Amino acid sequence: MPAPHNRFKSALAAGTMQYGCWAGFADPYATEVLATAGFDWLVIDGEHAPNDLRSIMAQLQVLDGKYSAPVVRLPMGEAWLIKQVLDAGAQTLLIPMVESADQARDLVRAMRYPPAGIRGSGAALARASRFSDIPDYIATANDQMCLLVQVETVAGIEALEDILSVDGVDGVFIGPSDLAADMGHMGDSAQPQVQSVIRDALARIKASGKAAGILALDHDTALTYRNWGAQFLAVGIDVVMLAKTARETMARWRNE
Ligand SMILES: O=C(O)C(=O)C[C@H](O)[C@@H](O)CO
Repeated sequence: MPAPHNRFKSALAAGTMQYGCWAGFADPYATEVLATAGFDWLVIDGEHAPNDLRSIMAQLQVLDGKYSAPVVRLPMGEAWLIKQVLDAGAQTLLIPMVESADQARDLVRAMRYPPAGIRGSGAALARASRFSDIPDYIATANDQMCLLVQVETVAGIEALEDILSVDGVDGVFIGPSDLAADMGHMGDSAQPQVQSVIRDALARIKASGKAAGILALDHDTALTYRNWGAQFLAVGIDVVMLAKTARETMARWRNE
């Protein structure tokens, strides 16, 4: 029996549009609720949500067998963190602040067992191998690994072609907020110069044959990014959805 098939990786390779949502409550119950909505992918955010290895694993557990594919975002692309979260069962990683091909190559190697990489061989006691219930896990796991790198700085945009040339990078996510900040437009990704860079980057990613990704909470902006070539398109953040609806509800009653 091989490592579990990574549906999301296959969908990206097939060029299928994938709509996603951020899971930011760092809580399996909330992520389980989100999984009933039918999103193609859900980001278990270890960068900006209060997640740790245990909470990430708990969310991987509730998403087991669900349609929505888990995408785990780590705070940074550290090999020891990657080792731990892959052993916990993650197969798709979103790594922020990637600015060079060398960095991307290191991430590819950290996600793969030797000789293709440096992933430590601890599958025997790992959830990923179903605690050795998948005898062929080590031999088949590499093929199911999906690496999405975030390009979200001026330096990353300048290195985009080199990053796209790295085998093992399945997709490139443009981080609009951090890119805008690094371009001197903190909090304003709608700024024309930023939009121009995003449009060019999405087109170049798509032209390379890799999957282009981005996040947009505004519907019209998300449609624009889809038209510009975004294939894995995040269209919501659960925390923002709840906060916005709660405030609107109270505001309505406050004025009744
Ligand atoms: O730079 C960005 O934009 C992203 O990487 C997405 C954000 O981190 C996401 O958490 C929404 O703010």
